[in-house]
Amino acid sequence: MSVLARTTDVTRRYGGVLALDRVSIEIRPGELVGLLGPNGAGKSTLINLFVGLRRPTSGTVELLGGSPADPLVRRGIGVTPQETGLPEALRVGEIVDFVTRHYPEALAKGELLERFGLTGLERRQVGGLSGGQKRRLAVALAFAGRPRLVFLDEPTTGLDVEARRTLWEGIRAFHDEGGTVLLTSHYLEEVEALAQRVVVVGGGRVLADDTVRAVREMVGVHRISLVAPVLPELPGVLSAEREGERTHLVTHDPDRLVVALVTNGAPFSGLEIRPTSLEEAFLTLTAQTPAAA
Ligand SMILES: Nc1ncnc2c1ncn2[C@@H]1O[C@H](COP(=O)(O)OP(=O)(O)OP(=O)(O)O)[C@@H](O)[C@H]1O
Repeated sequence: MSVLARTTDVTRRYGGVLALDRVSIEIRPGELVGLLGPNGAGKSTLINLFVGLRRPTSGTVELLGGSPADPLVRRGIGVTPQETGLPEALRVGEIVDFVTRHYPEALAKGELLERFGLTGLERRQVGGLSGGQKRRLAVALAFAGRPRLVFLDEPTTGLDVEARRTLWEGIRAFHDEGGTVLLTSHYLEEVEALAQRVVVVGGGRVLADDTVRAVREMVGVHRISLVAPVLPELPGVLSAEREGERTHLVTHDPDRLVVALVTNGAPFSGLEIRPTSLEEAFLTLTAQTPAAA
């Protein structure tokens, strides 16, 4: 099968809210795809359509050659939603047993726990796990049945750096064996660490579908902030905004901009340069992207 999942011209509305607007994407075997976008972009809606939790208002969704509405088709996927609740009184091992018994060729319990840094916690009640351990368990369960395709909605939100890395290793191990993953994230560095392909969504539209490197160049903008009575003409300014006495400039090339500023000789003070958050980058870029209008 050359495509494991596909949306064709999918639109999804919630009442008056247009969450997805004519989205067409394909997930091919062996890919690890990052779905990246700011809050409210439509990432969870897209995942929910793929896994059969929601239906499109118009357009079609295909999953493993069938429909996401078919429970037999859904047996081939693994899913960790954005928010999960596991029974607090059950032990880790009991939960893993419960899930793995639904699948004919499940991963061995010890291997699953080891992959997600949960070795030694088998007898611990879920209520006694840390937030990070609970999240790792929730993500591990998506892999329990050796799925062909895994959907992870913000798998590492709220995890510290070490827990995040452990989780990345578990996801990578699955991918290295040929597994296919679609994961959503707000973090460019997370997508960069894991994925080869990134689909950027904003305002319910696909703004970019490309290699991680290409998208990094697209959204890798910096914010330069300074106090200057009069600003000269500067190169590469994507947007400029005044806030009190400060001016905020957004650019792909902060070095070139600062060199031009200094060369010009106009007075300025309080220079600050920082990478923009993805959210800011999206706001800047989507404002200039005709497709997002
Ligand atoms: N059940 C719902 N009822 C009404 N509006 C909804 C519902 N679910 C999502 N929306 C709206 O649809 C849009 C897309 O939401 P969605 O949760 O898919 O975005 P997201 O990219 O996953 O956001 P986040 O990063 O915050 O999780 C938002 O405007 C959201 O408010």
